[in-house]
Order: sequence, then structure tokens, then C-alpha cells
Amino acid sequence: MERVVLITGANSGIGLALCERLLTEDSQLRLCLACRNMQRAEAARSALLTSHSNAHVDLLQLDVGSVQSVLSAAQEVKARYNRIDFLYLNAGIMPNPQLDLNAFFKGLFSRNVVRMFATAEGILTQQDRLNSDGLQEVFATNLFGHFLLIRELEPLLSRLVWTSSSNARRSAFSMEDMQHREGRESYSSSKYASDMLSLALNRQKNSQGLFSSVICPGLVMTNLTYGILPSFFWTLIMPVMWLIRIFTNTFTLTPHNGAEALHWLFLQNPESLDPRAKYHSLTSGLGTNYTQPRQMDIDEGASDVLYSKLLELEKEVRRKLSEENADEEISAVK
Ligand SMILES: NC(=O)C1=CN([C@@H]2O[C@H](COP(=O)(O)OP(=O)(O)OC[C@H]3O[C@@H](n4cnc5c(N)ncnc54)[C@H](OP(=O)(O)O)[C@@H]3O)[C@@H](O)[C@H]2O)C=CC1
Ligand SMILES: CC(C)=CCC[C@@H](C)[C@H]1CC[C@H]2C3=C(CC[C@]12C)[C@@]1(C)CCC(=O)C[C@@H]1CC3
Repeated sequence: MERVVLITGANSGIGLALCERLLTEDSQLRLCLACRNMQRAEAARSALLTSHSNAHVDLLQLDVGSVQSVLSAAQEVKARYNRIDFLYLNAGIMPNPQLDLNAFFKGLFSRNVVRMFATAEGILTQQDRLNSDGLQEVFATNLFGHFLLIRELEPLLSRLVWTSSSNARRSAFSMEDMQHREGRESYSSSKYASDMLSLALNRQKNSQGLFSSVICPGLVMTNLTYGILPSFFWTLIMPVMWLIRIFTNTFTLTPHNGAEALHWLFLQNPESLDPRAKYHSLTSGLGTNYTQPRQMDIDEGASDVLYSKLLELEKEVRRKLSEENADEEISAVK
């Protein structure tokens, strides 16, 4: 039977590499690339069809950072498919990243140097802003848009896979400020929230046959990392990065390597997976790829609280949207 796989943020980086890997694994697959920019989505589709000429590759317009776009895209998915075998929640942003060079050089000479290279703990901040739905942009894109998509498509779904990060950190997240309006680590906070949400979804939905997993792709050269340092600089320090890889294995560096855990999960029986584990894509010093589960630092109770808060926010945004639509209808009649 033809399996249907929907991937958000599939037009570049890790998402596009995953598409390549999945088509190599199963040429009968129906892939749906859910992207906000249709020109880039078309280019990704053409690239995939060049290497897999008989592949079934569909495109879907989806801006996960916009409530209206998620709701419209979900309607379109329901009209097109009667089930989604895998939903990869991969789209993500890190706007205006700032590297704290002082902390970086201090970290280089500390006991935590390996941890710093693996997680970027203490050396990276971002500047977030409100989007047109009145939500924090990073929260809306990396977490809430995906949550809404899951809620809309729930009856069609069986497997969810989140592209999280080693940068997800408990101390960056606050339940009182889940959108991270106050701090400067919105990326870390949103990724920690996705880890929590995955656990909560497993607790609430496994009995109904829905399973969620989280992965970390390692440090990968993509548009996201080129936003932190320019691509020529990364190319310049590539020999140093290969050296660091010997000590951490988290410097996967290429999108193909970064997609290792996403691909590996595609081959696993969901019941054999650990809901409290994050599955890491790792690459050894000799260039061998493998997947390793590592326990996440999460409370089950807190994950349930986050789930309830997201349901509340969902109600609020739906109410706001229907009020706005009603206002528009009234002014159209006038
Ligand atoms: N690169 C790395 O080292 C790491 C990356 N990650 C995670 O991996 C995931 C993929 O990122 P990566 O491949 O690195 O970076 P890219 O920037 O190459 O890919 C991000 C993808 O997400 C899409 N996207 C962004 N915002 C939206 C939106 N509002 N609606 C729909 N699609 C959107 C982008 O589309 P567009 O082209 O339109 O911008 C792009 O296709 C992210 O979740 C990221 O946080 C995690 C750990 C490390
Ligand atoms: C010599 C050398 C390799 C310098 C690079 C220093 C930093 C720019 C990187 C060190 C750890 C990196 C890292 C990320 C970005 C780049 C670093 C801060 C991520 C935050 C990218 C996105 C993620 O989701 C996790 C990554 C963790 C490690």
C-alpha cells in the first residue's frame, strides 16, 4: 500500500535531505512537501524528480507561522488524502541569532567545552517579535503552528516526528511565559516545548494509535546555521569542525547526515520507541552515521500542563479568527 508522508519545511536543508532519503528507501511513497514559498517548493520537487523520476511528490502551501494558513492547509490535506502515515514537524526558524563571543572564548577554556559545542548552551541568543496573529514568531512557527496542524489532522495521523535540537533547555522555558515573550532564548524555549509536547501527546494519544518522537539532527550546515555565521566562514573552519566531530559526534555537518535519525525512525515500529528519549543523529570521526537515544530532561506533569495551555490558546486564536472573519463579512455587506 502506498504510504503518505507529509514534511513541513521540506524545501531545503534537513527536510529536503529527508525527502531524498525516504524516496531512496521506498520509491512507492507519496511525499507531500508542505512549504510556505511555492517557488522554492517547486525547485525542491524538481530536484527530487531529477534523482527519482517516477516518484510521487505533491506540494502543499503551508506557512506554519500563520493560523489561517495552517487551517486552510489542513482542509486541503483532508480533501487530498485519507491518511498520513508520517507527519514530520520539521520547519523551524532562529531569527536574528547572536553569538556571545566573550562566553564562547571563556567556554573554550572551561570543562564544559564539549557540551558548549554540542548544545551552544550559554553562547547563543535571538531577537524574537510578534507575528500578525499576535503570537511570538518563534513559538508560533516552531511549536504552535505544528500543534494546530496535528489538532486539525488528528483522525488521519499515526506517526509524528519533531525536529528538535540539542539546544532545547529546561531553564530557557517557563510555563508562565510559554511563548518566551520576556527572554532572549526563544529558539531553545520552543524546542524544549516541542520535546514536552511530544511526551504529552504520547501520554494522551498512544492508546488511540498516535505516536510521537523527537530527534536532534546535530549541527548541520543549512540556511539556519548560515544565519549565525556566513557560509564562507563555516567553509574556512571546516577542518576544525571535522576535528571537533571526533570529540562530540554531534557535528553531523551535512543535511544527509542530519536526517539520519528522521530516516531511522521511519523504519522503526512505534511501540518499540521510548517516549522520553530524544533520538540523535550522530556522525563519528570516520564519517559513520548512526542514531542514538538520549533521555530528555522532562516532567510528565509539566508536559500535561503545557498540553492544556496549548489547548486553551488554540480556543483563543480560533475565537479571535472567527470574530475577525465575522467583522470582515459585515464590512463586505456594508
Ligand atoms: N541546522 C542545524 O544545525 C539544526 C537544525 N535544527 C532544526 O532542523 C529543522 C530544519 O532546519 P534546517 O534544515 O537546519 O534549516 P533550513 O532553514 O534549511 O530549513 C528550515 C525549513 O523550514 C521552513 N520554514 C521556516 N519557517 C516556515 C514557516 N513559517 N512555514 C513553513 N515553513 C517554514 C523553511 O522554509 P523557507 O525556505 O521558506 O524559509 C525551510 O524549508 C528546524 O526545525 C531547525 O530548528 C535542529 C538542530 C540543529
Ligand atoms: C570553531 C567553531 C566550530 C566555532 C563555531 C561556534 C558556534 C557558532 C557553534 C558552536 C556550537 C554550535 C551549535 C549551533 C549553532 C552554531 C554553534 C553555536 C546550534 C545552536 C544550531 C541550531 C541547533 O538547533 C543546535 C546547534 C547546537 C550547536
